[in-house]
Amino acid sequence: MTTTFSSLPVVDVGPLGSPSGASKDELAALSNRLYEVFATTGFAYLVNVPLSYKHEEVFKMSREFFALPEEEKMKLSKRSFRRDHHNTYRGYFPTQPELANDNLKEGFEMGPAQPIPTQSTTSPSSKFNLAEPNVWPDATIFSFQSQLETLYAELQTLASKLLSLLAVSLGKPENYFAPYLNDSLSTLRLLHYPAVASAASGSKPMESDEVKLSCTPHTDSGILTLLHQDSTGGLEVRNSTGEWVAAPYIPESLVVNIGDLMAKVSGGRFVATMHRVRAPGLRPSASSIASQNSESSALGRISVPFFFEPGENCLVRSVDGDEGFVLYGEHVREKMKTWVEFQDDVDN
Ligand SMILES: O=C(O)CCC(=O)C(=O)O
Ligand SMILES: [Fe+2]
Repeated sequence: MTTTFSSLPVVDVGPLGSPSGASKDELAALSNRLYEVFATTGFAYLVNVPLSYKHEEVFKMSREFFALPEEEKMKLSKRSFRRDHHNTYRGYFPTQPELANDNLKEGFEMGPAQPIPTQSTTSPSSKFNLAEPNVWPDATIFSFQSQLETLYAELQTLASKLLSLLAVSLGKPENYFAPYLNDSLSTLRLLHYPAVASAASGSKPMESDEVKLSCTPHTDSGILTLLHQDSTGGLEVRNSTGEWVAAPYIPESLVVNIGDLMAKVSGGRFVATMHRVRAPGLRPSASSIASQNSESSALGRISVPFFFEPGENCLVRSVDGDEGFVLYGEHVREKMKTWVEFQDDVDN
């Protein structure tokens, strides 16, 4: 269960990036702290993150991607949008206003840079190849492929360090989650929520029945999410009394949260908390003016979630060992049936 929080906690993960390595005491303190936040809010800001790119660079790469001509982006679209394409899981998805106007977003998803050997899937007849290679725009029109691959690798390393700390906090050895790293299918997703004329600015309170959303309330399905969000505002996290608590922008921070599967793995000790995103308005919000980034709001919101995911054949079970198990690939295929970016695939 979540608690009655009114803001998200902030966790300083500086020791993880220390060139001399974190001390035993620092790691123990961090492990306890992460346990505490994931057992209560399920969400936190991480500050002093060990990543080499600044927010400005991450959002620049994302904006350049979304500024590409529609035709170029559609060349990368998943097969569910262009029947003659081979990519089923990685690539671009356009906005689908006709399906869900409270889920108005376009996105570009990439997996590991090194192709994973084809896995013996749990559903051989499935039309989704979770292990397929990435697709990229032509280098002449988009020059950030290698930077995004580096960002992906750094986020994967950070996620694995966090998982070691979580393992210890759950009474397991620090390498307990090492099997989750084998053929890991983690996803880096660039997201753009276009500005919506009727939406209020992200910082202005609205009555709940008039809130315009661009991402409907959900919990993340997997293990751990590490989110870059720009200064537009709009992310909200639900507390135990049902209130939506704003998660405003904190410069250079990442938002971290627990997914459904990790809540199960933790034996119910960690909580996968419901969250949503308000539609960005056309006018700049107060928070974006304050950060001298008013352009971001006019263009909509950019966020870049990284979903840490195990390999397709990873056996995922509770640390208590008493609730059976699921193969990760089975879990994700089941979840895909509810995701808007796969919704036009009627028979998946
Ligand atoms: O854009 C955001 O801030 C949140 C995105 C999100 O919750 C998701 O993609 O699962
Ligand atoms: Fe989410």
